[in-house]
Amino acid sequence: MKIALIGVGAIGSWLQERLDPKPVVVRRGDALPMADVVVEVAGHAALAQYGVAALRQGSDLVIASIGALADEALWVSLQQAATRAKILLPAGAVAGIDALAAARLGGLDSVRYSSRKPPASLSNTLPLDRESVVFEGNARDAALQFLKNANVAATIALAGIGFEKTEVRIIADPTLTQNVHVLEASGAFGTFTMNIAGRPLPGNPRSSSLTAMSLLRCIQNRQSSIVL
Ligand SMILES: NC(=O)C1=CN([C@@H]2O[C@H](COP(=O)(O)OP(=O)(O)OC[C@H]3O[C@@H](n4cnc5c(N)ncnc54)[C@H](O)[C@@H]3O)[C@@H](O)[C@H]2O)C=CC1
Ligand SMILES: O=C([O-])CC(=O)C(=O)O
Repeated sequence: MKIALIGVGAIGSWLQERLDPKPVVVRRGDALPMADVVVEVAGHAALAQYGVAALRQGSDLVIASIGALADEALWVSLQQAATRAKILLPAGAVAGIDALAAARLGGLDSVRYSSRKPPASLSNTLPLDRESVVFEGNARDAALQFLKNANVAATIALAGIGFEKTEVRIIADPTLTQNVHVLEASGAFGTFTMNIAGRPLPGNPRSSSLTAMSLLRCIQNRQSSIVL
C-alpha cells in the first residue's frame, strides 16, 4: 500500500513516525503522487487544493480538516469526485462518533456539542481571568468561523443531524490545560453524554493527540481484514 501524507505538522509528524509502510510526504507546492491512500493533515486550503485530484486519481482520501466540509461547494465536489475511491472521515479528537452515527439510523432528536479549550488555543486576545463563550450557534457557522477549532463540530454534524441542527458552544476556559469536548445526543436509541479531556499534541495546543491516533486507526482499518 502506498500512502501520501499531505502536511507534516503536529498530527502529520506523529503519523509519519508510526505509519507502516512509510508515507510519501507532500509538501506545500508539490504535485500529488499516485497513492492508494492520501492523508490530509494540512488544513482547509490543502484539502481544497488536493482533495478532488486525489479522489479522481482513485486514491482513498482520509480527511483531518473536516471543518472544511462546512463549505457546501467543496463537500459536493469531493463527493462527486469519489466515484472510484472513498472519502474516509475519522472520528478525530472526539469520542462517541460511532454511537452517534449508529443512532442516526434509528432517528435523532437533538445533538449538542460543547468545546472548552485554554484561551490561547482559540485566540490570544481572550481574558485569562474568567471563562468566555466565544461562539454559540450551529455547526456550520462554527466551522466557517473557527477554521482551526471546529473540526469536531463538523464531524459531529456529519455523523448526526447535520450542520444546521447541531447546536455548538465554544468556550475559552483559563483553568484548563486540555481540550474538553462534551457531546450530548437524544433520539430513538435513548440518550448519551460523552465527555473527553484530550491532551494536546506538543506541536499544536489546538489539536488533541487522540486525533492523530484516530487517523492512524482509520488508515490501519483500511488495510486490515478486521474492522473495529
Ligand atoms: N478532525 C479533528 O478532530 C481534528 C482536526 N484537526 C485539523 O487537522 C489539520 C492538521 O492539524 P495539525 O497537524 O495540528 O496542524 P499543524 O499546523 O501543526 O500542521 C499543518 C501542516 O501542514 C502544512 N501545510 C499547510 N498547507 C499545506 C499544503 N498546501 N501542502 C502541504 N502541506 C501544507 C503546514 O506547513 C504544517 O506543517 C488542521 O486542519 C486541523 O484543524 C486538528 C485537530 C482535530
Ligand atoms: O475541533 C478541532 O478542530 C480540534 C479540537 O478541538 C481538538 O483537537 O481538541
